[in-house]
Amino acid sequence: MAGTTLLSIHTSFVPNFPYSSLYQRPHFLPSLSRFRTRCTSTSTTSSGSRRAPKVSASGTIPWGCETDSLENASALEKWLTESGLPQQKMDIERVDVGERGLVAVKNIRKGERLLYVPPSLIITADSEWSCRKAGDILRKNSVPDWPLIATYLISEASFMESSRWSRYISALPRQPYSLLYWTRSEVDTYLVASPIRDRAIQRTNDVIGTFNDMSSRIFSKYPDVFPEAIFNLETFMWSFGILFSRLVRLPSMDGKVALVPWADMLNHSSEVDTFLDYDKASQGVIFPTDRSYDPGEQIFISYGKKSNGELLLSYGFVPKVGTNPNDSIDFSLSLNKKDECFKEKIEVLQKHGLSSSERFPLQITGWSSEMKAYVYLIVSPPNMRQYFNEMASAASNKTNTNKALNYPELEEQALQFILDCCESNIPKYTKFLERDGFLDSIATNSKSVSRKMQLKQLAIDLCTSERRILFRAQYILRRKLRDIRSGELKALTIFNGFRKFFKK
Ligand SMILES: C[S@@+](CC[C@H](N)C(=O)[O-])C[C@H]1O[C@@H](n2cnc3c(N)ncnc32)[C@H](O)[C@@H]1O
Repeated sequence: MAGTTLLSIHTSFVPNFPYSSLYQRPHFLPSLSRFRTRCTSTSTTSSGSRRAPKVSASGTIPWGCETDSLENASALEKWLTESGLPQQKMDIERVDVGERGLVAVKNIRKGERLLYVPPSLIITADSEWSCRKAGDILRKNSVPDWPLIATYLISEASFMESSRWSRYISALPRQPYSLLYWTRSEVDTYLVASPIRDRAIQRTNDVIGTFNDMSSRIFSKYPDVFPEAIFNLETFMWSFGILFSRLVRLPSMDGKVALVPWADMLNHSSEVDTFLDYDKASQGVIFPTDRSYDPGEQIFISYGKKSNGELLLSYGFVPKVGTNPNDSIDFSLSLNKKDECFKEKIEVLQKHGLSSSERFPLQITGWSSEMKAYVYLIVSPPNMRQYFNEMASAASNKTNTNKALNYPELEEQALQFILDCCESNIPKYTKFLERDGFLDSIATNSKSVSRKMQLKQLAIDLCTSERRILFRAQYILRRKLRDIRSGELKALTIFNGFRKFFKK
């Protein structure tokens, strides 16, 4: 959520993910129901630590609340204040953007620091467990922070009122808005045109893989501590959905990842440039405002410089088309298998950690020098082989110079290649956006219609913004190519003029 916070978590999430998925299963379909698990007695061991909750026939773990209800949010606010959160200039309210959000109750100056959430009120991998044994087992097994905090959240939720986090957990969304909550068929139907589809599938597989791994290595070995009725794929999905949409990395706390109650009620705006961080001087999580606010105005932070697709993936929303200056689309590029230098090119790419097929972000403002270097390599003829290494190195961003590569002799071909790729992608979007009536064929009841309407709208917003980037790139490329070609034509005309002149 906060700068270099969720952004860095999410972008680095999959590569760093310790249990990368070997499980190419169909998507898990959350039932969206409450989990009828029973967690009544919490007994105390001789060491004073509480045992795992006993499963009995009574009690229903609420797993958060509906986000349009403010009741639990107000109870959270009251508990935080009683637990040491200083007086705030913001209040939780129902808002137009993001359902619930923090709204100024007093004038707030630009540059003012807000929040001051003390470390005792944040959840990290070091937090104390209601069931100490569960925490000890996970740490003994060196479970990394993400799955550890996911399990912690489930464990604390199962303790209900006897967990110190019960007010916080009760105010969390029962169904976090992330693509983890889309079924495989929804992902396939609505994201058919977008490269986000593959990332959504990959992410869900990673979470399933992590759960399977935790389950076979740990949960199944300690069924008393991690009963299946509570620690299962469904609760894991909920918990990971919460982490994807709320966990922050705090650079000044050695990059620790944390859930920060209260701060995680702030919604995102691509137009603000302020992030959460730990402030060593005041010993609290704060953010400095980058503008002034009048009472009644919603206060936003930045969840990082993310594209609309990345925001949909983790947070389940898409900003209005044209409002996100960081918007980009994952642009797929591949070497041509018929290229006579195919093998040589693959070798240099591999040397620099790249492969014959790569994705680069294409932004509304253009493309990166890495992408351009990769394209140069793709279009290079054999007589440019002495530059292959330089190109692959620049494509991998490992070159020490900041200078973008420039090969005038390849420029036209490189631009034409990018243009061809744009033009081959655009029809997929157009087909999706212009296909009407497909909603009627899959909606069966009014509840599913409204869910389908919501998902379809998100997909339409995403595809419209991604196609807009492609249209813009197409326009720029066509203009550049026209300039190159008219320049060449002019040079040729002058050259022919000279030739005729000297022939006389
Ligand atoms: C960190 S929480 C913010 C608090 C949240 N609104 C709540 O009521 O719990 C992130 C979630 O807020 C919502 N959200 C944040 N910024 C938004 C925005 N600009 N537009 C729509 N929804 C937003 C999304 O549902 C996202 O998953």
